[in-house]
Amino acid sequence: TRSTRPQRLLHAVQKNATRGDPRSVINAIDQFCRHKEWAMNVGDEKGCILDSVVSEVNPSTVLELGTYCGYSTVRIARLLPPGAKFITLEFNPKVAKIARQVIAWAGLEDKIQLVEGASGDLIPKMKEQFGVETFDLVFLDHWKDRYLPDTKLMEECGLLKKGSILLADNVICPGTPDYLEYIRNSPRYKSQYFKSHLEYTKVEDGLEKSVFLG
Ligand SMILES: CNc1ncnc2c1ncn2[C@@H]1O[C@H](/C=C/CNC(=O)c2cc(-c3ccc(F)cc3)cc(O)c2O)[C@@H](O)[C@H]1O
Ligand SMILES: [Mg+2]
Repeated sequence: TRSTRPQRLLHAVQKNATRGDPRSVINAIDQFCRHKEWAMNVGDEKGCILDSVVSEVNPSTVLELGTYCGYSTVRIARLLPPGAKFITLEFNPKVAKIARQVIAWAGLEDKIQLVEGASGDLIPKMKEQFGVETFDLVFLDHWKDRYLPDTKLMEECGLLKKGSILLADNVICPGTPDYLEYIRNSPRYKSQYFKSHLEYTKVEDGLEKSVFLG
C-alpha cells in the first residue's frame, strides 16, 4: 500500500540528514516540504520566530500541543537548557511513531517526552502524572478549534503562572478566530502578533505570542 506523508518525510530525513545533527534534520524537512511534498510543519520562516521566542524565554518547562512529525519539537528541543522538561502531546499513534524516529535521528530523545494521547485528557493529568507545576512556554499547533478550550483548561488546571508564554501557530491560516478573539480581549493576557507566511508558501499566516498576566 502507498506510504503516508509522515513516512515519506521520515525517509527524507533518514536519507538527507546527519544522525545527531538537529540542524540537518530541520533543513532536510524544509527542503523536502518546499521542493517535494508540502507538509504542515511550522516551517523555516515561522520557525525562526519560534526560535527567537524560545531563546528569549529560555524555558525550564515547555508543552507542545500537536507533535505531528516532530519538526517544531526538534526546533524547540535543540535550544533548551540542560535539565529542561519538554512534553509534547500527539494522539495519532502512527504519527507519534514517525515523530519518535525523527526526534531520535536528531539525537534529542533525552530532552523530549512525547506522550501519546489527547490534550483534553492529558492536560488535567500534567501535575500528578508528569510532575509539572506550571509551563514557562506552551506551543499550540494542534487542531485549530482546540486552541481555545485547551487554553481555558490549562488556566483551570493552574498550569499557567504570571509570565507564562503561549505561542500559537496558524492564527491566520487555517485560522483560530475564537482563540484570537479571546486572548486579545482577555485582561489576563498581553498579546503580540508576528506576521509571517504559511509554511513553504506566500500565503499570509502568523504566530500569536501571549503572556499570561496571572
Ligand atoms: C485535540 N487534541 C489533540 N491532542 C493531541 N494531538 C492532537 C490533538 N489535535 C491534533 N493533534 C495532532 O496534532 C497534529 C495536528 C495538527 C493540526 N494542524 C493543522 O491542521 C495545520 C494545518 C495547516 C494548513 C494550512 C493551509 C492548508 F491549506 C492546509 C493545512 C497548517 C498548519 O501549520 C497546521 O498546523 C496531528 O498530528 C494530530 O494527530
Ligand atoms: Mg501549524
